[in-house]
Amino acid sequence: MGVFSSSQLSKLGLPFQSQAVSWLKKCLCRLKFKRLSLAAVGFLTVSSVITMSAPFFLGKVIDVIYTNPSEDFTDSLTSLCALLSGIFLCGAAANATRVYLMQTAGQRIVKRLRTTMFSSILKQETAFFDKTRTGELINRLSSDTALLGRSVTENLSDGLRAGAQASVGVGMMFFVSPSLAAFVLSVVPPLAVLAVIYGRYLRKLTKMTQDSLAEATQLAEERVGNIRTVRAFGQEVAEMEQYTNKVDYVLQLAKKEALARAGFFGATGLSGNLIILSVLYKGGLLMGSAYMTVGELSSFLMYAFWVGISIGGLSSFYSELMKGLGAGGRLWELIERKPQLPFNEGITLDKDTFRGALEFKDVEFAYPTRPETSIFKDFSLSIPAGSVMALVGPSGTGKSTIISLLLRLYDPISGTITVDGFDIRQLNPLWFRTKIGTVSQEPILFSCSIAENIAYGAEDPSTVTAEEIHKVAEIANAASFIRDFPKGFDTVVGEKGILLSGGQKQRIAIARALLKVNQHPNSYLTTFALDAENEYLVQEALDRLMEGRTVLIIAHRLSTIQNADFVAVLGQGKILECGKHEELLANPNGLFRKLMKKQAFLQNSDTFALDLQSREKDVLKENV
Ligand SMILES: Nc1ncnc2c1ncn2[C@@H]1O[C@H](COP(=O)(O)OP(=O)(O)OP(=O)(O)O)[C@@H](O)[C@H]1O
Repeated sequence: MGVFSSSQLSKLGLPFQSQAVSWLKKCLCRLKFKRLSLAAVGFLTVSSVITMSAPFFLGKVIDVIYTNPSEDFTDSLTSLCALLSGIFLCGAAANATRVYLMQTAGQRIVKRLRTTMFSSILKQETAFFDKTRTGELINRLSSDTALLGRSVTENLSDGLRAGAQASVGVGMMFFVSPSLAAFVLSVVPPLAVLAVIYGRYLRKLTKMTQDSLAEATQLAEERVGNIRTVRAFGQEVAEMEQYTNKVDYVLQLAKKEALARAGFFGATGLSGNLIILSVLYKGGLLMGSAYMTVGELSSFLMYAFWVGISIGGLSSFYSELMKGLGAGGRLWELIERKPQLPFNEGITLDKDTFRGALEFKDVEFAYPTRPETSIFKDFSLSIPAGSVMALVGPSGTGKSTIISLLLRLYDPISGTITVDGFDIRQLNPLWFRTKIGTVSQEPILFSCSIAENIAYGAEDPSTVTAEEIHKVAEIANAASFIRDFPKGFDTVVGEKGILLSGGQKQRIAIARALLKVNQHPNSYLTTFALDAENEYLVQEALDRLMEGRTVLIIAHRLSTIQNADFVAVLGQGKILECGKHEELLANPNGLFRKLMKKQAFLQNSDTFALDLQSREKDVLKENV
C-alpha cells in the first residue's frame, strides 16, 4: 500500500484496518490484479516522467528564445516544439491507459469485496441476525465496499502519481537551484503535521457518517418494506420526520467534514501560492545577481507549481485513503467474523442409518439476545420415526423455538437433541436441513415468479423441470389458482409474496416444501396446524405432505390436531403431558382434556374473543 503497512496499523490499534490492508495486498498480488497493477504502474511511470520532464524542456525552449536569436532559430524552435508535442501526446496516452486500468482493477476489487462479504454474511449464525440490523448490512455491502474499492485503486493510482511527481519535482528543484529549493521546502514539515491531524479526524468522522447512514438506510428499508402497516396506522408523517432526523445527523457530520476539508485545502492552497510567491521573490534576487537564467527560473517555477499541485493531490489522496480505511475497518469486522455455529461441517448419515427418530433430552435453552430469560429447562420429548407429534401450549411457551432448535438455528445451553441416536451437533447442519421441510404459519416467498419460488425447495433450483413444479403444485392444491393467473406459473408474487392471498401463499409454500422433502426419504416436516374450517384446501394439501413422514405440528387451535399420533402439552419450559390423542382425552384429570374443554367452551360461547391464551395459562397453573 505504500502509505501504511498492516503491522503499522495493527500497532496503531487498528486491527481491522490492518486485516483490510493485508487482504487488499493479497488481492492485488493475485496474478490478474498483479498484471493489471503492474501495467498501471508502468503507464504511471511513463506519464509522470514525461510530465515532470516538461518544465525542464520548456525552460530550455525559453532559453532558446532568449539567448539564440540566430538564423536557424525558427527551425530549431519548430523542431523542439514538434518533438515536445509528440512526447506530450505519448504522456497523455499513458495517463489515459493508467486511469482505465486502475478503474477496472478498482471495480474488480469491489466485486470481490462484495462477494466475500455476502458469503460471510450468509454464513453467520441466526443469533447474529437477531442482533444486527439488515439496513446496516446492506449499507456495508453497497456503500462501504465502493468506498474502500475506490480508495485503494483510483485514489491510490492518483496518490502514487502525485507522490512520484512531488518527489521528482523536488529533485528537479534541487537540480535547478539547490539554495532556492532548500528555502522553498522549509514550509513542507508544518504541512505534513497538519495532514496527519486532519487524516485522523477524517477517519473518525467517516466511521460515524457510515454508521449513521446505515441507521437511516435501515429505517427506510423497514418502513418502505412494510408500507401497508405504516399506512394502516397513518404514520407516514411521523416516519418522514424520523427519517429526516436521521439524515439531518448525516448532514451535520457531512458539514463537519466539509469544514475540515475546507480548512485543510484552504491551508494547502495558501501554502502553494506562498511557495510560488517566495520562489519569485528569491529567484528574482538570484537572477538579479546572475546566479540563474530566466529559463532556469521558469523551469523552477513550473516545478514548484507541479510540486504544489502534487502536494494538493497527495492531501486529497490521504483524506480519501483515511475514508477508505474507516470503511475498511467496518467491513473487516464482518468479513473476519467466525460464525458461532458451523455452516457446512460435520458428519452426514447414510440412507440406511437415517430413519428420522427424534429425541430432545433435558434441553435447557435461552435466546442469546436474552440469556437471562430461560425458555426451556429439562425439556424432554421423543418423536418416533414416521409419527406425527402435535405440540400444544399457550402463546410464548416456546413451540416455534423447538423448530428453531431442530433446524439448528440455535444450540441448546445444555442437554442434547438426537436424530437416530446421533447428537445433531455432530451432524453437518447444511445436510441435516435438507431433510427438514418447513411450512410456517406466515410463509415468506421471494419476489420472483411462482415457478421460481416452488423450485427454491430443490437442492439445485436450476435443475428443476416445469413438470416437477406442476406436479407438486397439483398435490399442494395450488395448480388451479396458479393457472387462473394470466401469466400462470410465471406470475411474479411481489415482495414477500404480497400479491397473493394468505391461503395461496400457504399452498405455494407447501408445494415448495414438497419438492424438498420428496428428494429425501425419511425426511421431517415441521409445520403449523392451520384452521381447517377456513382453509380446507390448504389443510388437505398439508395432509398429503405429511404422509409417511416424521412430523412435528405446532398447534394453536386444539381442534386442528385430531390426526396426530401423539400430543405433547408444553408449559413452563418443559413437556407437562404427552401421549396418544385419545388416551390424553380419555384421562378425566388430564391437562390436555381440560385445555380442550376450555377451548370448546370458549368457542361455543360469545366470549370467544376473550383472551384464550391467558385462560390456557390459568389451566396450566392450576395443574402444575
Ligand atoms: N429471536 C428471539 N430472541 C429472543 N427471544 C425470542 C426470540 N424468538 C422468540 N423469543 C421469545 O421466546 C419465547 C418463546 O417464543 P416462541 O415463538 O417459541 O413461542 P410460541 O409458543 O411459538 O408462541 P406462539 O404460540 O405465540 O406462536 C417468547 O417469550 C419470545 O418472546
